[in-house]
Amino acid sequence: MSAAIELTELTKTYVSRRVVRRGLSGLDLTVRTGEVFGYLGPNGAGKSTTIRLLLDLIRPTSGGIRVLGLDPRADAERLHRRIGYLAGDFVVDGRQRAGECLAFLGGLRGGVPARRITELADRLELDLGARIKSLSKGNRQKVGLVQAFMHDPELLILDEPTSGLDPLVQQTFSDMVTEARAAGRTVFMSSHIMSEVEAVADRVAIIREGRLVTTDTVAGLRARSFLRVRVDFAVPVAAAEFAGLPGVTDLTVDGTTLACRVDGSPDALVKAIGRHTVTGLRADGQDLEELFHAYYTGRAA
Ligand SMILES: Nc1ncnc2c1ncn2[C@@H]1O[C@H](COP(=O)(O)OP(=O)(O)OP(=O)(O)O)[C@@H](O)[C@H]1O
Repeated sequence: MSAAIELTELTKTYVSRRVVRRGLSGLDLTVRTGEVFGYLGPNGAGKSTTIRLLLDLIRPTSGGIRVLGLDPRADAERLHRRIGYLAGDFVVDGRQRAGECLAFLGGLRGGVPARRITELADRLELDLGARIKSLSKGNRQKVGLVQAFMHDPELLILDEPTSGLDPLVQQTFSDMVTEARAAGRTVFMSSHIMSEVEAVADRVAIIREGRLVTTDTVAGLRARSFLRVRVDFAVPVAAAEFAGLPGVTDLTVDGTTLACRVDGSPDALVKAIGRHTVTGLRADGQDLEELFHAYYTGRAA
């Protein structure tokens, strides 16, 4: 399948008041056509920098960018018609009513049926008659979502789309993303919260300090997590019996108590434990959020 987004050795350096800041360093990334791609990283990681580069709102210091097979700079006009973009700092004229603003933006995209705008606004429970400046942050975000989705673009590029949305609206947003994928669209969305993209993303990339830390499927990331196991036996056991079992590390045996870490399947350990009388068992899983935090802080293996 062809790539919707292809970044090669992408570097962006900001220079302000003679201070050089590295926004992105040698980023290689491919987003396939038809996938939902979660782009994750802590504050200042370079997510918005990447997205602004995709839209040609800023220019790279070096490296290559292809979006829908085109050059964001040379083919900007053609590309913008095929993309739905929600900026992290989505701002529009606050004096306008939400409906007027969306009709205007629809016109700029070559015309969007009023019915389509109403349908999306109803789903998100957005009052089209309200003036934008009177709307809460979450409701303003809904205006941003409607304008990104309304022309049914091939590629949705969404910078922190769930910011300010309550859980019910987040669910509606997730449904809209899932439907867009079912219709063959590609979605590239940034977030700094794993749980927000976990449910909808096919693959995720984690960036930190402008560099790609890892790219994987959500299931693949989950498989990298591990268990901490503690077992109490009726009688003392020998460490040698458990050392070297597949996936078992950090093993300590203190009389009748065994503690260890298990990566991957716990099957071999469970079978070894089962040869003895067990009086207590505790297994704590590292969830995806913890694994993600380890990547954020650079402590992941
Ligand atoms: N216009 C700018 N001038 C100077 N430095 C900038 C500029 N924009 C971004 N940076 C720097 O580039 C780095 C990446 O910033 P970026 O906004 O892309 O991160 P982010 O992952 O989107 O963060 P957040 O989640 O806080 O929005 C940061 O160190 C930031 O200070």
